Amino acid sequence: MDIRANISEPLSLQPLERTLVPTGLYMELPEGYEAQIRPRSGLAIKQGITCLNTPGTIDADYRGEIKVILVNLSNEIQVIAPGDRIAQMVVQRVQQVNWVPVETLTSTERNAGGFGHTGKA
Ligand SMILES: O=c1ccn([C@H]2C[C@H](O)[C@@H](COP(=O)(O)OP(=O)(O)OP(=O)(O)O)O2)c(=O)[nH]1
Repeated sequence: MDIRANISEPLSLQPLERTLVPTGLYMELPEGYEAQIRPRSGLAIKQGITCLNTPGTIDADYRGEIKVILVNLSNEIQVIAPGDRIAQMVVQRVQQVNWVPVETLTSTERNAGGFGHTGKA
């Protein structure tokens, strides 16, 4: 679902400036679901604008206005106009987990290797 800027005047973003953009959207999700606010690829490639906290999480118990944190990662001033599509939203089920503290973990081939330990090629 497209998310639009609910603003009355154009909004200018300086390079590296971030701002909270109202959407005018309010919703009530069933328990066990969340919504995710994601950037739009067109905005990213054409204007260097993305969502700073992607994916933004909308909790099921949230009743306030959905807002989008946009950041201008280009090196020029970028303008958002009223009604512009600034992000997109998906709704997903959230897996409920019962966490159990343990002293040890099972071993795997990877074990603690991570962050590129297998190299690039
Ligand atoms: O892009 C976003 C992210 C969050 N929210 C709203 C809905 C969400 O349910 C609430 C809290 O978001 P989050 O859990 O990411 O914020 P937090 O920094 O952990 O704050 P809190 O202590 O309020 O949970 O803010 C938005 O409108 N847009």
